[in-house]
Amino acid sequence: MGLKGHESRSLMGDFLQTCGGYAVVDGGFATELERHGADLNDPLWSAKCLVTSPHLVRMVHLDYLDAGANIILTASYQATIQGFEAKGLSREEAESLLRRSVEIACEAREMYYDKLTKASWDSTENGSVSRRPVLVAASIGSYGAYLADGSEYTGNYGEGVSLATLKDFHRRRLQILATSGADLIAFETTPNKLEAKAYAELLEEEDISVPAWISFSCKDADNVVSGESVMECASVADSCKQVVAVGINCTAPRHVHGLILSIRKVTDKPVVVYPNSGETYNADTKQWVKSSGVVDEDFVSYIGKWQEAGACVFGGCCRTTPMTIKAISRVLSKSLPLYS
Ligand code: MET
Ligand SMILES: [Zn+2]
Repeated sequence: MGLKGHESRSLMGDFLQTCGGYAVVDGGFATELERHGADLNDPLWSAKCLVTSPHLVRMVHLDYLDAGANIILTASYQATIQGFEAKGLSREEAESLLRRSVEIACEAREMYYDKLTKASWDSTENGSVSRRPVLVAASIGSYGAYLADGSEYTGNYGEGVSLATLKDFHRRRLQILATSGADLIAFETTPNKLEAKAYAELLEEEDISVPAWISFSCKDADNVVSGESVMECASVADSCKQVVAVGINCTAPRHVHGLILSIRKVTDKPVVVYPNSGETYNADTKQWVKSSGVVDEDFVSYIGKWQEAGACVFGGCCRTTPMTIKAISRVLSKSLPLYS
């Protein structure tokens, strides 16, 4: 039996209230693994580390928790059954790696809590510590992420890809991640309306009881990367009762303010924003390059403005680091909550 709309909505509302009206999501995950020396030049991208270096995955989660994140996203963004099978893994192995991505994030959360308890024993000698709530969000990247051709930044899947194709592609992974112990499902870098529709229909058809957010990759202040209106896309997310927040990720910081205002026109659900560094991904060279002619300064100074515009969950995406998250946490801890 799935959650009723008001139950899942209040889960997010309660969480935000406990956190003081806002929450901090982590920063770039794959790019942080790379900064630690992982070679992700592979169709599995960050999911490769689930096989080769789970300790590194756990360490990056911990770094983000230490930096102040209270929502951490699992390494399953580009982990797909189809992708693992293409590497010669069995279906069972592929499914167990998906579950493992959530377990590793939960282990990091436990380690983080243990560290806090120990630190409090050391300093107060009574060991009592108020646990900052931390949610583990199971990441689901778009179909374009699986294709590993950069199409999560164009939204162009071609004529042959229908709503049914996308639902078939996503169904099993969603079922597994929804029963893996994650608190939340994060559909990330959604590049077009069709894929948002596929998620909304799957959540309902499969009666998924874990709440979800859908966040979009956008090309300017009004449109997702496919060129479709962000308001139309956010409306699809708004109309699904299991969707508890709507957002923007892996998008240049300069578009974020306008995007928040547009999204707020069509939904009262919490708005999540975690932009990238403002660089552009080149799918041929698999490199992040500076966008010509624009300056995207460090976006932390805009967090207050984004909060005023109506967003309440903030973090970073590709090429942001634990330093970014530390700075975001610091700015927010000085601000007054708008969402309660
Ligand atoms: N959570 C994912 C990551 O940081 C999002 C990637 S967007 C291309 O690796
Ligand atoms: Zn990103």
